[in-house]
Amino acid sequence: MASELKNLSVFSTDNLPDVSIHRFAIVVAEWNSDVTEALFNGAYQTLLHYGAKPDNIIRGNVPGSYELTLGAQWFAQRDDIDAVICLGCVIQGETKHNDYINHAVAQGLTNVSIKTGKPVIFGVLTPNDQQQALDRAGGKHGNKGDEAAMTAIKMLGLQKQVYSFQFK
Ligand SMILES: Nc1c(NC[C@H](O)[C@H](O)[C@H](O)CO)[nH]c(=O)[nH]c1=O
Ligand SMILES: CC(=O)[C@@H](O)COP(=O)(O)O
Repeated sequence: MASELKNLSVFSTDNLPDVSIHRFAIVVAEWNSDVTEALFNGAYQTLLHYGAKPDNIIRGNVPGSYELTLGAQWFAQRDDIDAVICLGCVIQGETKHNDYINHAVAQGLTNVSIKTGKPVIFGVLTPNDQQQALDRAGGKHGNKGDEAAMTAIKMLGLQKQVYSFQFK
């Protein structure tokens, strides 16, 4: 469903886990920082709103979205990090460079999540232009950072459900 039809900051909040016990890393790409800072603020405030403790949230910056994968891995392989939220904005340029970045990061973050067994959230905007980015970083389509934070929370809830489930 396109963002035109689903606001990124509107989501169900039923049956959320106790967020206060979890520790989060937020990795932020510096490219298009006007957008990524808005994504970070959305993610950070969403985590706090649903119960995360400020001392349980660590932020790390990377130069560009391509580096989100390694930054995510460094955090995700730590025993004291429960989930990693990755934030970036890759705006289509004149060449195919954005395609290579986007595919590398999407696959890379998936690999990190599978390898570590931890939620590693793809909070990367891949807009055609600056306005589409702004629309999804607190604009008319909501904030991708909000969505990314809530995704991390829900995946931690599923993880708890899966590992506490016992057949009768
Ligand atoms: N053009 C964008 C980039 N480019 C930089 C790459 O992400 C990477 O840092 C570089 O290729 C060196 O490895 N990054 C973004 O996050 N957004 C862009 O629009
Ligand atoms: C993907 C980007 O916006 C940046 O790497 C510049 O891209 P391009 O050289 O294709 O304009």
